[in-house]
Amino acid sequence: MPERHAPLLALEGIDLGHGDQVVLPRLSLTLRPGERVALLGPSGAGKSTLLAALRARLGDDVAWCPQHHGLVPGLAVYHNIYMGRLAEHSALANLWNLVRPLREPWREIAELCEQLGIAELMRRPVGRLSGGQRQRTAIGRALYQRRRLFLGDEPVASVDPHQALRLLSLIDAQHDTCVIALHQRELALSHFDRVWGLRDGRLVLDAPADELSLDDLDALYPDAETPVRSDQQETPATRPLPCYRGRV
Ligand SMILES: Nc1ncnc2c1ncn2[C@@H]1O[C@H](COP(=O)(O)OP(=O)(O)OP(=O)(O)O)[C@@H](O)[C@H]1O
Repeated sequence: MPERHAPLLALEGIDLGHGDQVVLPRLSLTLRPGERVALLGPSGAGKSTLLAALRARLGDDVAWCPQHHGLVPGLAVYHNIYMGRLAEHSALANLWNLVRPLREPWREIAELCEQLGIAELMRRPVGRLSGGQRQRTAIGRALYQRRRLFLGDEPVASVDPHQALRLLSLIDAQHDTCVIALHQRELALSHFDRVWGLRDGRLVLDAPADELSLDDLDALYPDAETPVRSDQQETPATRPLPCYRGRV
């Protein structure tokens, strides 16, 4: 990424957590405009905590796709996606839309659903969708917000690899910057510009994706490591955790 662009966000030694509980102490990182960042780390490493902090700081520029979707099971796919822009319409329009969908939002959301591969599900209650269909609905709601940045907490966790790529491409087409938590290491290297890796409350990886290997990403996950005996050669799975930083 060109260094000349002013960062969208720079954290310098900030404690992030929940209430009194610090999860990521003294965290420093920079997000630049135009960057696509993959956020990796084992369960409980603090990915959601970091995304929540980014969202709070970046405010209205952010399209947000949360981990547990936050969809309303009793409402149709159309209405759940419409909720992405609820605040832009009057209470009366929103009420009317519940009974009889408004023409323009219906057209826009139908187009979106077509791209997401859920066009035939627009009228179906979310409670009757598969996990992958729900995930696409949640992405649809975030896309419908039409923001500049996309923050996603495992938005492609429940879909197959082809669909994951397709969905990430849709996200890219509409947002110049994104930070997406995911567990698919190959995708992190092939699709993103930068990787942030969290482990043990630290950002231990902050490097361009094209400078990293799968072994580097494996080292983020405790299960990938086994103790090295003195008579053993060091292997990618046993070598010490890397700590790449794009800057000091
Ligand atoms: N609302 C909360 N209040 C207090 N502690 C929390 C809260 N949410 C998460 N935590 C704690 O913060 C730590 C990091 O959790 P977080 O959800 O950020 O991890 P994660 O990397 O997103 O995990 P996963 O991959 O399982 O979603 C965990 O120890 C978790 O128990």
